[in-house]
Amino acid sequence: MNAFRAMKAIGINEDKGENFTDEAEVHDEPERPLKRLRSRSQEGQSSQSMMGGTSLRKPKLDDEGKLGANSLQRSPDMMKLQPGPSDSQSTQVRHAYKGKEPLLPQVSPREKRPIVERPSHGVQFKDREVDPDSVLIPKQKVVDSYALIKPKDEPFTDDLPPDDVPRYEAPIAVIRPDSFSKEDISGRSFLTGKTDDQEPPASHFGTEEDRGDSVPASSSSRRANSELAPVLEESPANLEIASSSLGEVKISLSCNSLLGRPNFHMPSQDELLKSTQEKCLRSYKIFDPNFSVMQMLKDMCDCFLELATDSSRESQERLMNVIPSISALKRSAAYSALGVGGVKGMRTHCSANGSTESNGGRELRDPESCSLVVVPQHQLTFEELRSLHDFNDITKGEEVIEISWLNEINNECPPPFMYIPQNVVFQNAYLRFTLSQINAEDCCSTCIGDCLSSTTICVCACETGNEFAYTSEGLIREDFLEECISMTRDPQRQCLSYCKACPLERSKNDEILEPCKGHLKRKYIKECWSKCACHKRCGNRVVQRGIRCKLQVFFTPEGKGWGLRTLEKLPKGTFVCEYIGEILTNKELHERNVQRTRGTNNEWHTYPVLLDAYWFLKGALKEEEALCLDATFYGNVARFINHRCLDSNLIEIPVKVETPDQHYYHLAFFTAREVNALEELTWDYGLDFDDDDHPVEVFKCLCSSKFCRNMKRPNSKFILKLYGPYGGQFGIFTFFLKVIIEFELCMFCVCAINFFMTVEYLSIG
Ligand SMILES: C[S@@+](CC[C@H](N)C(=O)[O-])C[C@H]1O[C@@H](n2cnc3c(N)ncnc32)[C@H](O)[C@@H]1O
Repeated sequence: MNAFRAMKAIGINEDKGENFTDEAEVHDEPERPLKRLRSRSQEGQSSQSMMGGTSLRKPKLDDEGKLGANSLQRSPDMMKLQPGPSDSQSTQVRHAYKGKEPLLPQVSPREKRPIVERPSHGVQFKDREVDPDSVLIPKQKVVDSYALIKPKDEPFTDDLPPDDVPRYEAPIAVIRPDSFSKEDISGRSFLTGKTDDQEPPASHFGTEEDRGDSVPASSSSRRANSELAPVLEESPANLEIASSSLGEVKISLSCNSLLGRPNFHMPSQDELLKSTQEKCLRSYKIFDPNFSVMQMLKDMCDCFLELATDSSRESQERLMNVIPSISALKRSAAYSALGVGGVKGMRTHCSANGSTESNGGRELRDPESCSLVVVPQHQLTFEELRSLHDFNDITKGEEVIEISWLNEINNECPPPFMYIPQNVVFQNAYLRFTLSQINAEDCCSTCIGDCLSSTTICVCACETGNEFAYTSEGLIREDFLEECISMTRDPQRQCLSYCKACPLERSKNDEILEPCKGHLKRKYIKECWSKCACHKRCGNRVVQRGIRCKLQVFFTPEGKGWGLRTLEKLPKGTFVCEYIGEILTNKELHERNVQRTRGTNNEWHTYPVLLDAYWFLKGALKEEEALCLDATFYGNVARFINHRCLDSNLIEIPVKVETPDQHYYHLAFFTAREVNALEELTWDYGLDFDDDDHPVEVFKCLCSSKFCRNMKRPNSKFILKLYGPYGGQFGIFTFFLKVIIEFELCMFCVCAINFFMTVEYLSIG
């Protein structure tokens, strides 16, 4: 039975699945997971477990709807194991009653009995002979074993059991692994099987068809009904769930592989909890909707086994990492760039027999093994875990608002990257935000409150023509916005600047330094900042306050991969988000590009942006001053904004905030027109789709704009060659040239056809 069905069966609301997202927050900050783990553990200690709690009237779920915390904290009790052959027979078995007639007719309450007859090192759970019609049933206040009860045909009475014997509410069902029903079919139902003392046939999880989600058929299932958790040496764990009509649930785990381990020792409950929780954090993307509680419980058995046998070092080798998004990770260039595998770096392990088999990254499922899974070559680090995404908030709490992600098209997850809300220097970029660097005369040190409502012109407005770029509603002023749009899109208004020794050309390290191909000049906004005396909520502080719109990362249906959309209507001139990434020097970017093209995995999804608008201002920019932003590994939601040729609904505008130096600025996206709720947000990357020299492989544009520059025409190459430098650098200009020339070619053809038709007509006439 898979976890989902099992959860349904034990009365867990499916919706609870979303609560797993809370787990993702654990990864937010280094301290949080620890706090969370501790508090969980404490929680667990004070709460009742399903296994041993005093009441089983409701399924014992924690606040988050998870079985994990509570069930985990009781599991050591549940498996009160004592090492040594003699101790193996000491496990208690108690039985629940309902009224005079015991539900477990052949077993007296609180009677201690051996679990299994075999005098081995492990611990085995076994019961006495029972009625063949019995079913497994959990008991209250019973910590050590299963019980067997008669099925429902005998009416329950209202008689109370002895005080110290827990009452059990009308238990009716035992949830078994799916495969168990197969056994039923084959006539070996545990409900009807005979009790015997023979060793059960070897069987283990690996024989299950769906090991990932389903609970493996335990050998106990296949054996006589009196064996509640028979032990098999190759089976590391058995899991069974029993429930009653009232939703009472008991989950029982048995770690069978303890058998034959001479170095077995009893781990403490804390050890077990910590180890299990750590394993979960390492192995699961817990916020994933497919998160399997069953798998988590089975992992707990593994942890127990490892702790009990001091095999933690060995277990590092054998550790299973089942990551729901592993396929997405494998496909990701960012993942391989992080050095955690990629297609090449995956290997498989057989945790049943310790043998390791490399398959180059394919997932294997060996029917003979209890756990064969794909694992990265090393454990996911905390940083890597951070790259997995919470679907309620891809920002992991880094932004003021939450930004969800949604895929209604397929089961892909967003590619892994580290969400950062502010640009971060990668290595060599020169960037110092110091107060002393900022001239006092460039700041409104005498302003009070909101600069926008001041009667005098604030010094911070000087750079934008003595008028603030923002309106009191927080939008960009219409005329300012229109000018920015036309300077970016209109070939007539586009203005190029040329630097003396272009950093782009220099970074190529070619023998001959090519001349600068020109950079688009842009208008910029200057916001008030720390040296300004105005209020933090001053109207001239918009971009620095971060994302305020309701946005969503979604999987586009047109084949563009992930995209960003707004969940609310946005007026024209609204600040949407900043393009955030690593701040690289051009040289660093060039080196990355070389790696990208050389890399085996050439899926590079983001396009770095140059902060080149003011390069022309400095005579010769130092290498560490020619900067760009790369959001491939570190970035914000802007990395999901797809391209649209020319008429995109976003426009990027440079914004100066904390530095007076022109070589660094923020690149902020504002709406270029009113945008409706659920509309995809797009911007024009300025790509030239015909430029074969582009460092990052250009995609086939699916923007569906009527101005799309990626409509392949036979003569486009020719036109590009004709208009060389423009074609290479200025896509928009090239586009218009192409349109004009093609229009002329068309007109020429039409005229020619007309001419020949007329000649023919005249000759006929
Ligand atoms: C900055 S990323 C945008 C997010 C990306 N779609 C993703 O799934 O992560 C740029 C990549 O998105 C895809 N893309 C963006 N705009 C596109 C368009 N108009 N047509 C086709 N693919 C596009 C391309 O694969 C491109 O390499």
